Amino acid sequence: MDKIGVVIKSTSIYHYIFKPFRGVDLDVGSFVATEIDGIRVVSRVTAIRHRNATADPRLIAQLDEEATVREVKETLGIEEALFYTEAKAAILGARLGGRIYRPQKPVKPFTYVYKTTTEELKQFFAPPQEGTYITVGHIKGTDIPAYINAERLVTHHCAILASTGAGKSWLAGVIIERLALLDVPIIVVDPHGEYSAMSVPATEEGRAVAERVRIYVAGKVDVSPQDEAFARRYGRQRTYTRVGVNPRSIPLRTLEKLLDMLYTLTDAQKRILEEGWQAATSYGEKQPLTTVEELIREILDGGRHAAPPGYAGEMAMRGLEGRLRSLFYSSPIFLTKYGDTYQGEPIKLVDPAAYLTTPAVHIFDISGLEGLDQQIFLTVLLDQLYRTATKRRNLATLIVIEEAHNYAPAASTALAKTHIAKIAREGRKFGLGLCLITQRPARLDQDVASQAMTQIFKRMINPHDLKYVATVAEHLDDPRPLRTLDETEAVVTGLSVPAPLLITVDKRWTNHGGTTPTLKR
Ligand SMILES: Nc1ncnc2c1ncn2[C@@H]1O[C@H](COP(=O)(O)OP(=O)(O)OP(=O)(O)O)[C@@H](O)[C@H]1O
Repeated sequence: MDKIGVVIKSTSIYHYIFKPFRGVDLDVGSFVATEIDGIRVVSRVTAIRHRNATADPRLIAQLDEEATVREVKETLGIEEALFYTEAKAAILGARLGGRIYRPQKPVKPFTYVYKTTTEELKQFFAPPQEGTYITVGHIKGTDIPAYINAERLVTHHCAILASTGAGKSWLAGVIIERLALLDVPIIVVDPHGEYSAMSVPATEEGRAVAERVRIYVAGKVDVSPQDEAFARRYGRQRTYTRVGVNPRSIPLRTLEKLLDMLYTLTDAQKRILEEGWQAATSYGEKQPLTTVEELIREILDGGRHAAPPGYAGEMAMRGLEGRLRSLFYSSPIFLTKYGDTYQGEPIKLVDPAAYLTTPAVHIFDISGLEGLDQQIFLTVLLDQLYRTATKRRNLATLIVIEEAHNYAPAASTALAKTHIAKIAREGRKFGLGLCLITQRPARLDQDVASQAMTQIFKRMINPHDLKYVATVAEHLDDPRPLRTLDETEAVVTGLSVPAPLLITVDKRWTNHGGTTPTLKR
């Protein structure tokens, strides 16, 4: 076996420093092996430094002019003679059967460092026998596929964290494509309308994925600009189903919060609403869709007994009636009557049972909605998905949420946050998994983020985000190298991979909707 260096310092059970022998060509990211207690462990080079043994501060203080530097280099000849390279390596572990063993002892100084063979790396990164795996890329610098445990990725939640333009939605698309062919139902919350492009195949495999794509446009909103852009780019019409929300299916707490936030509610109005809402929604799981007027009448009739006596009660009732009417008629996400349409297009009701049981990629284009309407829509969708999932047998389902920091923000409140947090905490029991995508990791609610057992990092530049990542990323020893990743690279860490993987992300099978504009046409 090729000896390529020797350990000179052992800084912890995670890292060591070694001196490569003369003529050995190493790059950051190269794989090497060493021995701990007689077990050969694979490591990855994370840093390379060139040093010169004579370059101490007393000599450096003399390097004021070119002439002096030349003299030092040429006359004394120390540039080459006392030059050396040292490399830092992170220990990945040893493959023992189906598991990766990480020694709990540091490597001893003067242990040899070896070159790894392709066969050895293949075995190291091979998936264990059991489980279902997807590959979303290759181990960087090799053609070894990067296997990710699909069950763990889906049901134990994942997060894709990176700066803008770092290739987040490309990678999310790759993950969705691979899972779609395993018949996993996938629900995508798409605030930029970019995932519709997945309905257009880019390769042969992409055909099967594209056939599974269902696009839904949320609410009574004009999406002709999105449709025109799609037709221009792909030379065909985008086909979608328009969906809306039955006002009767909105959770009481959400309705109360919304009305209070938009118009404020008095205590009396809250009491009437609480009582009235129970009466109006006591139909069980399938709330009938009647007119908004009928719903409001049922709420007021059902809550009347909770109103204060006399004129004050009458005023509270009237105030509540006006507020309910304003909300249900002004927000485009609500159907206001049975058979409601928008510009002649029928609007279907959100159908959580179908999304949870149909192995398809259900893409919700909410790009036509204002921020608050997006929040209401997402709240209702997640609430219905969760409630439906708890009551029936479903296929494990992945819910992909783009711009997750807007819906589950760290410092502020957002309507959808409690529902995201609930699925993050409890969803696993019912087969519901989240894939949270954000360009501002530090702004994502920490409780929610901490439930993502697979964390995928891409290029990250913002110092606040890097600092944040250093504190939360259990499996990432040092987040600084994330600054230098290009948009095709990612670091996958956590429960669904045997060891942190630095990967080159694969090509897409379907089209990628997000484009970075160029200055030239
Ligand atoms: N694996 C890859 N192979 C080739 N090109 C890629 C890859 N990943 C990303 N890209 C390129 O990088 C561009 C930006 O990627 P993407 O749209 O996924 O970034 P993003 O992080 O989602 O951006 P934003 O934050 O703006 O949504 C893409 O348009 C694509 O051209």
